[in-house]
Amino acid sequence: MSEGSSAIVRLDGVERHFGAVRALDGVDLTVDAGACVGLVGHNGAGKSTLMHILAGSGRADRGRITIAGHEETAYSVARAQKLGIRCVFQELSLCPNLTVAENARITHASLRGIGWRRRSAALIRAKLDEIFPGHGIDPSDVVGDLAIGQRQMVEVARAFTVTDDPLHLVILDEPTSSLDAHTAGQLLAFVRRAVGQGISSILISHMLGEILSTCDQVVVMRDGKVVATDMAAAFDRDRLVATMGGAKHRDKAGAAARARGETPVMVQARPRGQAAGAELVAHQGEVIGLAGLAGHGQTRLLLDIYRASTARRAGVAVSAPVSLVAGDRQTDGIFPLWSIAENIGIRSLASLRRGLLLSPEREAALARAWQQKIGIRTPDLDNNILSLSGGNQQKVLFARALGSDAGIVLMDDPMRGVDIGTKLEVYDLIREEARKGRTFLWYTTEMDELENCDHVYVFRNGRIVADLAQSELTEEKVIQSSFEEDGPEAAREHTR
Ligand SMILES: Nc1ncnc2c1ncn2[C@@H]1O[C@H](COP(=O)(O)OP(=O)(O)OP(=O)(O)O)[C@@H](O)[C@H]1O
Repeated sequence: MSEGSSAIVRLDGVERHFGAVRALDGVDLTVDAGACVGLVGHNGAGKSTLMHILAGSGRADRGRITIAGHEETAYSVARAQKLGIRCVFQELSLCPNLTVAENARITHASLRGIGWRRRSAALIRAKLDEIFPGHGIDPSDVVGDLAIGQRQMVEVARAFTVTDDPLHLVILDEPTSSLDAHTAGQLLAFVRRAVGQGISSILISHMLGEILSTCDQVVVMRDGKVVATDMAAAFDRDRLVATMGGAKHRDKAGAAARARGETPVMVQARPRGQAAGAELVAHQGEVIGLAGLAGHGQTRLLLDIYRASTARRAGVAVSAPVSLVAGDRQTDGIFPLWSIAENIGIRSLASLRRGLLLSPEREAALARAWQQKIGIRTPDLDNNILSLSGGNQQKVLFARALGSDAGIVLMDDPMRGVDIGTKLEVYDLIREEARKGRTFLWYTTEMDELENCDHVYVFRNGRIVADLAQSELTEEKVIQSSFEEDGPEAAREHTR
């Protein structure tokens, strides 16, 4: 990257340690005005830590930060905001008990005095309309009532909203991980438009396709260091994966096509509001995909099935213990005060017991086994769960579900934030466990992941609208049924 006067940001020799973990080990990074820089690396490579430092919300132990040619010595979030640097982090920062308009005001202090609420509402609505046409969000909606994808849209719109402070650089840390393909496309197209107007972006993503198609330059991190910086055009997927040091590129596993109905039915579930007829059926040993636009009733049906395992529920029948891998790990998944090992073991208490008490040795052994199996990066499994990077926290949720004795595993778009190498390993693991007789119900917003499924149900407006065997599955069919008839209106009726 050039080091000329057009650099908005320069980081030199940035270091950051967390106890024994060297999260950043002398990182240099330059972002030019009007450049879109893709930042990739395995889970725990140091990407979020670096971005926290750039956004002023994390401090560097060593190194220099230069913004628009001036070295910053007392850098902070407020200073970053003044200098036009914004960030959308993985851990969404909206206040759940405030409305969308009230949240917009938090980062735009100039929205004050009489009528601030109206002005704030107008600003955020205009930005949402510009980035995500047909978003279905009202500025008076309470954020806690919104689906995770909608919260992500508000967070993005707020970051791009301009009031008194300038806007030069927006850091987007896995912004599409909770968006469906349609909404993700809207966001990436907007990022390109913003870049065209001179606003720089740093895009962090594990979806390498979107990095290659959206960014001008790509920076690859590995183990706290930048290991490659080049024009996006100089990379392809295989070179990126190899540079990240992840798993070698493998052909997609793909589920072996086989006839349904050879094994017992483990789950039968009719979505609420679905007329008689269509229902989801899962046979033992099947991997069943739930597809469609985000927030169209997939999560709700998974939660209904989860609850039906302990209490009777009309229209839902399950015939084995159930575990759930939550997609929204912040609110539904992790126990934030507990250690990594405790978070893994909580679904396996019966097998971890010795007499009446829990055995710490058995708990530690279970956690160690899973640490090795899916590569949870930590020096100590007794550390607090929040010490893990986002993707590694998600791996813990997998370990919890797969390490339990549940015959039915429900997965609520669980691969968000998981790096490509681990994803491929987890896909293999799911297929292997399915062969052993476990049944998986897998809601995913990633088309590629549906190829691991034996059978796919497409959802729209809370109902099943298509029922596809693996042999008839195509992206076109999924998209068509996601939008059919009610067109863009479908995207507005989020039913979660
Ligand atoms: N608050 C913290 N306490 C202890 N260790 C931390 C803390 N924050 C980050 N780390 C460690 O620093 C390293 C880098 O984490 P970071 O979140 O920057 O990775 P990342 O590249 O963003 O990963 P991911 O793709 O999973 O989001 C990891 O080993 C992580 O466990």
